[in-house]
Amino acid sequence: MAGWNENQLRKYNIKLEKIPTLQYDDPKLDSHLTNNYPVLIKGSKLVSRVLKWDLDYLKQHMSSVCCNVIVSKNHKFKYYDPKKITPNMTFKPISRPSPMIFSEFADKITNWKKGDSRLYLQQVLNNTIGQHVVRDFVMFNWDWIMSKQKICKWGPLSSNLILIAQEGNVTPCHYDEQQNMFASIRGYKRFILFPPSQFECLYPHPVHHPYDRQSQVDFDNPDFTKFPKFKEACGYEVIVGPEDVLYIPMYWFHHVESLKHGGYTVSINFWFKAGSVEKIEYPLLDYQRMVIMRNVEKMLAEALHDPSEVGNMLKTIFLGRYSSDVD
Ligand SMILES: O=C(O)CCC(=O)C(=O)O
Ligand SMILES: [Fe+2]
Repeated sequence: MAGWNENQLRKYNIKLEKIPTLQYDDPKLDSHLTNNYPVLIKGSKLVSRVLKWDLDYLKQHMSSVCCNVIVSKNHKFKYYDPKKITPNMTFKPISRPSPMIFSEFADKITNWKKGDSRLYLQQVLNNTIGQHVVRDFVMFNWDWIMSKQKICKWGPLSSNLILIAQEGNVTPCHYDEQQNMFASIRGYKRFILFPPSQFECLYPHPVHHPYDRQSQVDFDNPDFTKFPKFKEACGYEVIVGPEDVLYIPMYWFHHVESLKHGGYTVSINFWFKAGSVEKIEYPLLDYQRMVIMRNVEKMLAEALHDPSEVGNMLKTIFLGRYSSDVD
């Protein structure tokens, strides 16, 4: 029986299909992974030996470790890059980092009451997290995941992020530039994914904006005047529970929510660098188009010495020359 029900899902007006589920030893799995198609993987045992990672256990072993905790005035935790905030910008994020030791985080979410700011711990697993947890880290099913890395010709593992969310927390829609094997340890998370081909429906912020890679569309209250094509967005949905692993292909947009009334969630991701492309083949893949767009934006900002001029120059290139009113 599923450990969740439909009432725990947030309501959005988006067309949704299901992401397929495969057993870890299904012969079809490798073709999903190598073709950049998302898939929910069962039975891999990737994190089976760390299912004991709950708040009590982690508090016992990471109590005084300083952690990256994000605090939000609402349920959304929209990541921003502080290096992209410029002095002439009025940028007021509603969620922001508030580093604290693990025991403080654990106490705050245990004693949380309605009206309080919400918290979300997102900590890179490195050698600051304490010996005990590092020893657990060695017990992941590395043989399995590294065999997938090899088959798919991904680059090296770049990092693992441990994520501890309060029930109802949302990571708004964004994409990452890396391959992601996302493993759930405790609780249920709902993922809504969109392929790179839906770039135009999701309106990511400009590359030089602090919210680079994040959709501008607020799923709770979409502004269809500003973002009309969002009406055409069609997502792929899956619920990820303990011991499940979701493959999130690089450049796929994803929205993530810890189910309402489901208690806190503990999960861990495995980010791999993109593999090197041996031979470019045409037509290009949709994610390769996204890479080109990013590079054009970066190149213009660098040449102009001012990111705020990029939009006007793109308009000058486009309007009346490439726009639809020109033969
Ligand atoms: O689980 C979440 O809230 C966000 C995870 C995510 O965006 C990622 O692993 O890339
Ligand atoms: Fe992500």
